[in-house]
Amino acid sequence: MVMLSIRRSISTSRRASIVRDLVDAVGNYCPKAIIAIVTNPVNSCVPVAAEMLKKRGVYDPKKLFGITTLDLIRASTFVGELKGIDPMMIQVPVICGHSGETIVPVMSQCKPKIKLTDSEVSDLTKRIQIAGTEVLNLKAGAGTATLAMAFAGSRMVDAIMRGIKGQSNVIECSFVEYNYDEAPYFSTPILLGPNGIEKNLGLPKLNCRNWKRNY
Ligand SMILES: NC(=O)C1=CN([C@@H]2O[C@H](COP(=O)(O)OP(=O)(O)OC[C@H]3O[C@@H](n4cnc5c(N)ncnc54)[C@H](O)[C@@H]3O)[C@@H](O)[C@H]2O)C=CC1
Ligand SMILES: O=C([O-])CC(=O)C(=O)O
Repeated sequence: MVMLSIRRSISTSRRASIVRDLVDAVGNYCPKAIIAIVTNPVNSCVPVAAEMLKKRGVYDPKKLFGITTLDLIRASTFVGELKGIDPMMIQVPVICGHSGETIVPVMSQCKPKIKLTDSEVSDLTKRIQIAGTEVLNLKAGAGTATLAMAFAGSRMVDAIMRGIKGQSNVIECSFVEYNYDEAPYFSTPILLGPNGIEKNLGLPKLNCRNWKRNY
């Protein structure tokens, strides 16, 4: 398992090139590794990593993940805060990607079912989409949501490990190869297993609000 973490102040192209070189080394020395990428922009670093692994002939789409777990944690937390429910008891699928409007919480598929008005859905969605930037601004150059990301990373790694150990029904959303429409990589709910992705569970049921990009 390799988790890459590179300073945000480095330019995007420099970060992508560092990810490229690190993933190339992993492909060379540990070609069967499961790779989970935290480094932003996740939406671009995952495809870059895939291309490097393909070049080495060791790419396995079941073993490359972009970590979007923090979006799921934020969704549960904000819904929980609004409705006075323990966030640990709430699951909201968050699909698509990990930046701005590509972060798509599917509130209609929240478990348990929670009644939300249109304006609550709209406000929650915006809050989840800008949460990372909100933290960046508050920390004023001192980094990202480090502690929350540590929690998110450990949840995702724990889920992957439970899958490897053969535990059944381990599901997390993650940014992986999916080929939805014209997007070759997409975050969807994933069933994890001994080889990484056991099954991509595909898009959750979407409603008109999702399609209208209001979510
Ligand atoms: N996927 C997600 O939900 C999240 C992603 N992030 C991303 O995680 C990354 C790290 O963020 P922070 O921990 O706040 O940054 P940070 O600046 O606190 O830590 C970055 C670490 O990377 C190391 N590093 C720098 N250059 C390196 C290189 N060439 N090779 C190997 N390691 C190198 C540094 O020594 C440092 O320990 C950023 O890209 C950030 O955007 C952060 C929060 C959430
Ligand atoms: O933008 C960043 O580097 C931080 C980030 O991804 C988040 O907090 O979700």
